[in-house]
Amino acid sequence: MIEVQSLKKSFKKKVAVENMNFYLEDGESVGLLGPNGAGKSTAISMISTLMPPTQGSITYNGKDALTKPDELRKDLGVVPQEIALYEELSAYENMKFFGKVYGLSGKLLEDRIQEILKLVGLTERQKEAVETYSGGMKRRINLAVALMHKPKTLVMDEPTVGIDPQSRNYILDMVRNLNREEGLTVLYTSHYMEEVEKLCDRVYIMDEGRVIASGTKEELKSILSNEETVTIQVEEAKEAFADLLSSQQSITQVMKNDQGYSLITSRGEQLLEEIFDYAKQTQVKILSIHVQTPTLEDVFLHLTGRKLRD
Ligand SMILES: Nc1ncnc2c1ncn2[C@@H]1O[C@H](COP(=O)(O)OP(=O)(O)OP(=O)(O)O)[C@@H](O)[C@H]1O
Repeated sequence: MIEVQSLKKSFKKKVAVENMNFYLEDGESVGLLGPNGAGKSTAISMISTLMPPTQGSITYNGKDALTKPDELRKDLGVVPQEIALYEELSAYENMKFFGKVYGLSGKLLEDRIQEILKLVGLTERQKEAVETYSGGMKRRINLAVALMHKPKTLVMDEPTVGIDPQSRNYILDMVRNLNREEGLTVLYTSHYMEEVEKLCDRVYIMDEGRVIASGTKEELKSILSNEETVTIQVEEAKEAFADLLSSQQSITQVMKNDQGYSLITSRGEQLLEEIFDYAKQTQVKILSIHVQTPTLEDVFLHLTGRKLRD
């Protein structure tokens, strides 16, 4: 387990990370979610012992990882935000180079290269120079390199920025499988709410250098348990129907739109029967009804008043 307490990083006057408390248990998949500049890269650089903190402590399996980082480093595979590959070399040559850096050689090295190439779906293109690859393929090789030494924990810094949706899904599915099937521990940073929702069990929401909320996805969403949205599409809107909806105590807001109504409520699905009843009473024909539970994006908006992305 990696444990971090009161972590801080200042660059001259700029405080990039402040008072961060964090843990990562074996086998977990944890996300750092926050907008650009929130401090995610700085935080994971410190947690990976690649950057010394200004203050705070980091332990790995109970031992101080700042003074003795070797054990933690050996168990980590780090995928940086920037592509860190030799562009003129092929995927195979890059992997061979990095495999050797990690101390692999001979048949073990060859087998590992082919195993990982298969995993990232680039067996066919392995002899071609990286510079001829698409952005998504480069990202996959960047990830492959970090997996060469069979790390216990994979740390990824926004590994899907600027790539096509197909490669993005490939990477997400692959990492999710490695976590669920192989027990790989995952620390993932992103400003894409959907990615963190899909991949991570537990989430730290960061903003302006601070963790502003943390917990399982369900715990975070329960912050907004009173804010489910119900969208009702009707054939013809009627004031009497809206009045009945507004009179319902658990509905905090009724908004009219082109197609019908949106309601903010604490009861979501449990309310459906009553909504149909009101429609019947006022002879309103409901064409569709949709209950939307909060997303992590909604949680961020609620906590900061801003969206994750502009
Ligand atoms: N070496 C540095 N010197 C000065 N300021 C820095 C340095 N590295 C990061 N910062 C600042 O610290 C803050 C946090 O940056 P960081 O890169 O950790 O954020 P991030 O959440 O990872 O965002 P991004 O996705 O844009 O990388 C930013 O305001 C950034 O400008």
